[in-house]
Amino acid sequence: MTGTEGTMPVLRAQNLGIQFGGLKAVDSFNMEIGESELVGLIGPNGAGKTTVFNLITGVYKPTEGSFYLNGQSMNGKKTHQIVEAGIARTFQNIRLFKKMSVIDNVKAAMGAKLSYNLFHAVFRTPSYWKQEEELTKRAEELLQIVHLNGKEDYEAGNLPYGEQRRLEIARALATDMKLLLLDEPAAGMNPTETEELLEIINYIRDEFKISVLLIEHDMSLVMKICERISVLDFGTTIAAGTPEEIANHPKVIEAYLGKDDEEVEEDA
Ligand SMILES: Nc1ncnc2c1ncn2[C@@H]1O[C@H](COP(=O)(O)OP(=O)(O)OP(=O)(O)O)[C@@H](O)[C@H]1O
Repeated sequence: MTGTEGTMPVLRAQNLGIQFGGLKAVDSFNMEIGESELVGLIGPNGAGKTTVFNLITGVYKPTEGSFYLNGQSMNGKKTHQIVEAGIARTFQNIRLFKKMSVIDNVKAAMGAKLSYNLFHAVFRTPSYWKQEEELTKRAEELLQIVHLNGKEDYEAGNLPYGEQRRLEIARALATDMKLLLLDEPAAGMNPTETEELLEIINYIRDEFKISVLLIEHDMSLVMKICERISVLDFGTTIAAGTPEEIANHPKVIEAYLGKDDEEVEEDA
Protein backbone atom coordinates (compact mmCIF):
# COMPACT_ATOMS: atom_id res chain seq x y z
CA MET A 1 0.00 0.00 0.00
CA THR A 2 1.44 3.42 -0.91
CA GLY A 3 -1.44 5.79 -0.24
CA THR A 4 -0.74 7.59 -3.53
CA GLU A 5 -2.45 5.32 -6.09
CA GLY A 6 -3.47 7.18 -9.23
CA THR A 7 -1.97 10.51 -8.12
CA MET A 8 1.49 12.02 -8.29
CA PRO A 9 3.19 11.51 -4.94
CA VAL A 10 4.58 14.61 -3.22
CA LEU A 11 7.69 12.64 -2.28
CA ARG A 12 9.02 9.61 -4.07
CA ALA A 13 12.22 8.02 -2.84
CA GLN A 14 13.55 5.25 -5.05
CA ASN A 15 16.22 2.86 -3.83
CA LEU A 16 17.84 5.71 -1.96
CA GLY A 17 21.01 4.78 -0.12
CA ILE A 18 24.27 5.97 1.34
CA GLN A 19 27.40 4.29 2.52
CA PHE A 20 29.87 5.72 5.04
CA GLY A 21 33.11 3.78 4.64
CA GLY A 22 32.02 0.16 4.99
CA LEU A 23 28.69 1.00 6.66
CA LYS A 24 25.48 1.11 4.64
CA ALA A 25 23.69 3.67 6.82
CA VAL A 26 20.62 3.57 4.52
CA ASP A 27 20.09 0.86 1.93
CA SER A 28 17.51 0.88 -0.93
CA PHE A 29 15.04 3.14 0.83
CA ASN A 30 11.69 3.40 -0.96
CA MET A 31 8.82 5.63 0.04
CA GLU A 32 5.88 7.49 -1.49
CA ILE A 33 3.99 10.20 0.36
CA GLY A 34 0.78 11.67 -1.05
CA GLU A 35 -0.66 15.16 -0.52
CA SER A 36 -1.72 15.77 3.11
CA GLU A 37 -0.46 12.37 4.13
CA LEU A 38 1.25 11.88 7.45
CA VAL A 39 3.82 9.10 7.40
CA GLY A 40 5.98 7.91 10.30
CA LEU A 41 9.59 6.76 10.10
CA ILE A 42 10.62 4.74 13.12
CA GLY A 43 13.38 2.37 14.16
CA PRO A 44 15.88 1.77 16.96
CA ASN A 45 18.79 4.14 17.64
CA GLY A 46 21.23 4.31 14.76
CA ALA A 47 18.76 2.70 12.33
CA GLY A 48 19.28 5.43 9.70
CA LYS A 49 16.25 7.69 10.21
CA THR A 50 18.08 11.02 10.44
CA THR A 51 20.29 9.92 7.55
CA VAL A 52 17.13 9.57 5.41
CA PHE A 53 16.26 13.19 6.31
CA ASN A 54 19.80 14.26 5.45
CA LEU A 55 19.49 12.56 2.06
CA ILE A 56 16.10 14.11 1.29
CA THR A 57 17.34 17.59 2.23
CA GLY A 58 20.57 17.42 0.22
CA VAL A 59 22.85 17.42 3.28
CA TYR A 60 24.20 14.05 2.12
CA LYS A 61 24.60 13.03 -1.49
CA PRO A 62 23.13 9.55 -2.03
CA THR A 63 25.51 6.84 -3.21
CA GLU A 64 22.52 5.06 -4.80
CA GLY A 65 18.96 5.85 -5.91
CA SER A 66 17.03 9.06 -6.45
CA PHE A 67 14.16 11.11 -5.06
CA TYR A 68 11.50 13.39 -6.48
CA LEU A 69 9.31 16.20 -5.18
CA ASN A 70 6.02 16.37 -7.10
CA GLY A 71 7.66 14.45 -9.92
CA GLN A 72 10.64 16.79 -10.14
CA SER A 73 14.01 15.15 -9.62
CA MET A 74 15.91 16.51 -6.62
CA ASN A 75 19.08 14.56 -7.41
CA GLY A 76 22.23 16.60 -7.03
CA LYS A 77 20.36 19.66 -5.75
CA LYS A 78 21.81 21.73 -2.93
CA THR A 79 19.96 22.13 0.37
CA HIS A 80 18.81 25.71 -0.37
CA GLN A 81 17.44 24.59 -3.75
CA ILE A 82 15.55 21.76 -2.05
CA VAL A 83 14.10 24.21 0.52
CA GLU A 84 13.04 26.50 -2.35
CA ALA A 85 11.44 23.52 -4.12
CA GLY A 86 9.34 22.89 -0.99
CA ILE A 87 10.97 20.55 1.52
CA ALA A 88 11.45 21.92 5.05
CA ARG A 89 12.65 20.23 8.21
CA THR A 90 13.05 20.59 11.92
CA PHE A 91 16.03 19.17 13.76
CA GLN A 92 16.52 16.68 16.59
CA ASN A 93 18.74 19.26 18.29
CA ILE A 94 16.81 22.52 18.05
CA ARG A 95 18.38 25.08 15.73
CA LEU A 96 17.06 28.58 16.34
CA PHE A 97 18.64 32.03 16.49
CA LYS A 98 18.57 31.87 20.27
CA LYS A 99 19.43 35.53 20.88
CA MET A 100 16.83 36.81 18.41
CA SER A 101 13.18 37.45 19.19
CA VAL A 102 10.57 34.82 18.45
CA ILE A 103 9.03 36.84 15.61
CA ASP A 104 12.40 37.68 14.07
CA ASN A 105 13.20 33.97 13.96
CA VAL A 106 10.11 33.40 11.82
CA LYS A 107 10.79 36.47 9.66
CA ALA A 108 14.37 35.31 9.07
CA ALA A 109 13.02 32.03 7.68
CA MET A 110 10.89 34.05 5.25
CA GLY A 111 13.93 36.04 4.14
CA ALA A 112 14.48 34.09 0.93
CA LYS A 113 11.18 35.37 -0.44
CA LEU A 114 11.89 39.07 -0.01
CA SER A 115 11.80 41.07 -3.19
CA TYR A 116 13.15 44.41 -1.94
CA ASN A 117 16.89 44.88 -2.43
CA LEU A 118 19.63 46.35 -0.30
CA PHE A 119 18.89 49.88 -1.54
CA HIS A 120 15.30 49.69 -0.23
CA ALA A 121 16.47 48.16 3.06
CA VAL A 122 19.24 50.70 3.68
CA PHE A 123 17.12 53.74 2.78
CA ARG A 124 13.94 52.37 4.37
CA THR A 125 11.84 53.12 1.29
CA PRO A 126 8.02 52.72 1.22
CA SER A 127 8.52 49.42 -0.62
CA TYR A 128 10.65 48.19 2.31
CA TRP A 129 8.07 49.19 4.92
CA LYS A 130 5.22 47.63 2.97
CA GLN A 131 7.00 44.29 2.78
CA GLU A 132 8.06 44.52 6.41
CA GLU A 133 4.44 45.04 7.40
CA GLU A 134 3.30 42.05 5.34
CA LEU A 135 6.07 39.86 6.76
CA THR A 136 5.20 40.81 10.32
CA LYS A 137 1.52 40.06 9.74
CA ARG A 138 2.30 36.67 8.20
CA ALA A 139 4.78 35.82 10.97
CA GLU A 140 2.13 36.68 13.58
CA GLU A 141 -0.35 34.37 11.86
CA LEU A 142 2.16 31.51 11.86
CA LEU A 143 2.96 32.07 15.53
CA GLN A 144 -0.75 31.91 16.30
CA ILE A 145 -0.93 28.53 14.53
CA VAL A 146 1.78 27.08 16.77
CA HIS A 147 0.21 28.71 19.87
CA LEU A 148 3.02 31.21 20.41
CA ASN A 149 0.96 34.37 19.99
CA GLY A 150 1.74 36.84 22.77
CA LYS A 151 5.38 35.67 22.82
CA GLU A 152 6.49 37.48 19.65
CA ASP A 153 9.05 39.64 21.46
CA TYR A 154 10.50 36.99 23.78
CA GLU A 155 14.09 35.96 23.17
CA ALA A 156 13.87 32.56 21.45
CA GLY A 157 16.51 30.96 23.68
CA ASN A 158 14.48 31.85 26.79
CA LEU A 159 11.40 29.91 25.70
CA PRO A 160 10.73 26.57 27.38
CA TYR A 161 11.88 23.57 25.36
CA GLY A 162 8.44 22.59 24.03
CA GLU A 163 7.82 26.14 22.79
CA GLN A 164 11.20 26.23 21.04
CA ARG A 165 10.16 23.09 19.18
CA ARG A 166 6.91 24.77 18.12
CA LEU A 167 8.86 27.83 17.00
CA GLU A 168 10.93 25.55 14.76
CA ILE A 169 7.69 24.37 13.16
CA ALA A 170 6.60 27.98 12.56
CA ARG A 171 9.96 28.62 10.89
CA ALA A 172 9.46 25.60 8.64
CA LEU A 173 5.94 26.82 7.77
CA ALA A 174 7.41 30.20 6.83
CA THR A 175 9.18 28.59 3.89
CA ASP A 176 5.86 27.63 2.22
CA MET A 177 6.80 24.00 1.99
CA LYS A 178 4.96 21.06 0.47
CA LEU A 179 6.70 18.43 2.56
CA LEU A 180 7.58 18.88 6.21
CA LEU A 181 10.17 16.62 7.81
CA LEU A 182 9.87 16.52 11.59
CA ASP A 183 12.80 14.95 13.47
CA GLU A 184 11.61 13.85 16.90
CA PRO A 185 9.39 16.88 17.52
CA ALA A 186 8.06 15.48 20.83
CA ALA A 187 11.49 14.75 22.33
CA GLY A 188 11.68 16.15 25.85
CA MET A 189 8.00 17.09 25.96
CA ASN A 190 5.60 16.11 28.74
CA PRO A 191 2.27 14.40 27.83
CA THR A 192 0.32 17.68 27.78
CA GLU A 193 2.86 19.35 25.49
CA THR A 194 2.90 16.26 23.26
CA GLU A 195 -0.91 16.36 22.98
CA GLU A 196 -0.77 20.04 22.00
CA LEU A 197 1.92 19.29 19.42
CA LEU A 198 -0.21 16.53 17.96
CA GLU A 199 -3.13 18.95 17.52
CA ILE A 200 -0.82 21.47 15.81
CA ILE A 201 0.61 18.89 13.40
CA ASN A 202 -2.88 17.75 12.44
CA TYR A 203 -4.05 21.34 12.03
CA ILE A 204 -1.20 22.44 9.75
CA ARG A 205 -1.49 19.29 7.69
CA ASP A 206 -5.22 19.95 7.07
CA GLU A 207 -4.95 23.73 6.75
CA PHE A 208 -1.87 23.91 4.49
CA LYS A 209 -2.46 20.58 2.68
CA ILE A 210 1.13 19.67 3.35
CA SER A 211 2.59 16.20 3.64
CA VAL A 212 4.50 15.23 6.75
CA LEU A 213 7.25 12.69 7.36
CA LEU A 214 7.75 12.20 11.07
CA ILE A 215 10.64 10.59 12.95
CA GLU A 216 9.52 9.89 16.47
CA HIS A 217 10.47 7.67 19.38
CA ASP A 218 7.15 8.23 21.17
CA MET A 219 5.33 5.20 19.75
CA SER A 220 1.92 6.21 21.08
CA LEU A 221 2.21 9.50 19.17
CA VAL A 222 3.26 7.74 15.96
CA MET A 223 0.46 5.19 16.23
CA LYS A 224 -2.14 7.89 16.91
CA ILE A 225 -1.23 10.35 14.21
CA CYS A 226 0.33 8.50 11.22
CA GLU A 227 -1.61 6.88 8.41
CA ARG A 228 1.34 4.76 7.41
CA ILE A 229 4.63 3.87 9.03
CA SER A 230 7.96 2.61 7.71
CA VAL A 231 10.38 0.88 10.03
CA LEU A 232 14.14 1.00 9.57
CA ASP A 233 16.64 -1.30 11.22
CA PHE A 234 20.35 -1.19 10.37
CA GLY A 235 19.55 0.99 7.35
CA THR A 236 17.05 -1.45 5.85
CA THR A 237 13.26 -1.10 5.73
CA ILE A 238 12.02 -4.12 7.66
CA ALA A 239 8.31 -3.24 7.53
CA ALA A 240 5.88 -0.70 6.08
CA GLY A 241 2.14 -0.46 6.61
CA THR A 242 -0.67 0.91 8.75
CA PRO A 243 -0.04 1.52 12.46
CA GLU A 244 -1.94 -1.68 13.28
CA GLU A 245 0.11 -3.75 10.84
CA ILE A 246 3.32 -2.30 12.24
CA ALA A 247 2.39 -2.82 15.89
CA ASN A 248 1.84 -6.53 15.23
CA HIS A 249 4.73 -7.11 12.84
CA PRO A 250 7.11 -9.78 14.23
CA LYS A 251 10.23 -8.12 12.74
CA VAL A 252 9.31 -4.79 14.34
CA ILE A 253 8.68 -6.38 17.70
CA GLU A 254 12.04 -8.14 17.44
CA ALA A 255 13.87 -4.96 16.39
CA TYR A 256 12.46 -3.01 19.33
CA LEU A 257 12.44 -5.61 22.04
CA GLY A 258 15.36 -7.74 20.85
CA LYS A 259 15.29 -11.51 20.71
CA ASP A 260 14.06 -13.25 23.85
CA ASP A 261 16.64 -14.68 26.26
CA GLU A 262 16.36 -18.25 25.00
CA GLU A 263 17.06 -17.26 21.41
CA VAL A 264 19.97 -15.06 22.45
CA GLU A 265 21.49 -17.98 24.41
CA GLU A 266 21.01 -20.29 21.43
CA ASP A 267 22.69 -17.74 19.15
CA ALA A 268 25.63 -17.21 21.51
N1 LIG B 1 28.30 11.52 8.62
C1 LIG B 1 28.39 10.26 9.01
N2 LIG B 1 29.54 9.57 8.95
C2 LIG B 1 29.65 8.30 9.35
N3 LIG B 1 28.61 7.58 9.84
C3 LIG B 1 27.43 8.19 9.95
C4 LIG B 1 27.25 9.56 9.54
N4 LIG B 1 25.93 9.90 9.78
C5 LIG B 1 25.35 8.81 10.29
N5 LIG B 1 26.23 7.79 10.40
C6 LIG B 1 25.95 6.43 10.89
O1 LIG B 1 24.82 5.97 10.18
C7 LIG B 1 23.99 5.18 11.05
C8 LIG B 1 22.59 5.76 11.07
O2 LIG B 1 22.58 6.96 11.84
P1 LIG B 1 21.29 7.89 12.02
O3 LIG B 1 21.72 9.07 12.82
O4 LIG B 1 20.67 8.12 10.71
O5 LIG B 1 20.35 6.94 12.87
P2 LIG B 1 18.95 7.30 13.56
O6 LIG B 1 18.02 6.19 13.20
O7 LIG B 1 18.53 8.68 13.21
O8 LIG B 1 19.34 7.20 15.10
P3 LIG B 1 18.78 7.98 16.40
O9 LIG B 1 17.41 7.44 16.64
O10 LIG B 1 19.75 7.56 17.46
O11 LIG B 1 18.83 9.43 16.09
C9 LIG B 1 24.68 5.14 12.39
O12 LIG B 1 25.44 3.98 12.49
C10 LIG B 1 25.56 6.39 12.35
O13 LIG B 1 26.67 6.24 13.19
